[in-house]
Amino acid sequence: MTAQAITPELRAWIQEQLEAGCRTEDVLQSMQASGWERAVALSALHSVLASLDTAAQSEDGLPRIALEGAVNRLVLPDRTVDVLLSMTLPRVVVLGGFLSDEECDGLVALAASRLARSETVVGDTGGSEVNSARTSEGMFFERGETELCERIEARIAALVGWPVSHGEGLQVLRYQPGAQYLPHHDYFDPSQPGATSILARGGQRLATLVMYLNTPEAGGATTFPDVGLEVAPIKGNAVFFSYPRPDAATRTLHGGAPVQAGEKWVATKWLRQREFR
Ligand SMILES: O=C(O)CCC(=O)C(=O)O
Ligand SMILES: [Fe+2]
Repeated sequence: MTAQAITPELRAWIQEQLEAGCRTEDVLQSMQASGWERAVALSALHSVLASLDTAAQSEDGLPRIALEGAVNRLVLPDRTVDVLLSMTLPRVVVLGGFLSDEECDGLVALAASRLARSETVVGDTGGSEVNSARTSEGMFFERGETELCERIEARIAALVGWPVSHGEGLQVLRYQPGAQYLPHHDYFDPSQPGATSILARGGQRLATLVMYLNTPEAGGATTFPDVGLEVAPIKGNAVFFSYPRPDAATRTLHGGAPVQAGEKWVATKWLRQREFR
């Protein structure tokens, strides 16, 4: 019997199945059922998975933090920031001292009187509604709404090399004890009917920066369950993550763990493909 070769058609078919959300075991089984030898099927699967991983790590054309030269501190035009952690898949960078204490307090003071129960996007319509997966309260600033917003937005643009115009307005969230945000992706699911109207305002989200405005007494980490990473919410620090495609292979599933004592305040900046309006 001659050895079977991995054909481009087989690779394309595997990629399609995986992108449609089929589990690897099921893909392997269907390949075997249609006559592929197990070893060939496995090696084809592995090679497609590896190329999907490479694609998921790509930072081409994305907001990105330039860490070349193994820098430990990033010198931005108006502030020097510590690099505390960096990871490739998911692409995550944790920063120390991104905001000053005064900037954190200033955002909290401006946002406090404008909080309302947080809503999440409804896939069918593109509207939003209250959802038990998200028990925080929140508000959005307009882009450039105050001098403080403007200063922070300019710092973020310098950090990630992405224009201020492509960012959504800052969102501030407050979590009280017990409040949490269950794991989710920040990109919009393009297959949902409501996606069209959301994507019309600047395209996909490509990256997120969550800034911690206080340090809760206990709990409230930002978790990345795909890789078992937990980022402690420390006042002034921030976590950045990016996702080249609206695809779980980016491993950017993340959530806000329940706050156990005290409150948790964060500001989130989402970066879009194009100008956001
Ligand atoms: O509160 C957190 O740690 C995460 C917030 C978040 O995921 C979001 O605002 O999309
Ligand atoms: Fe999120």
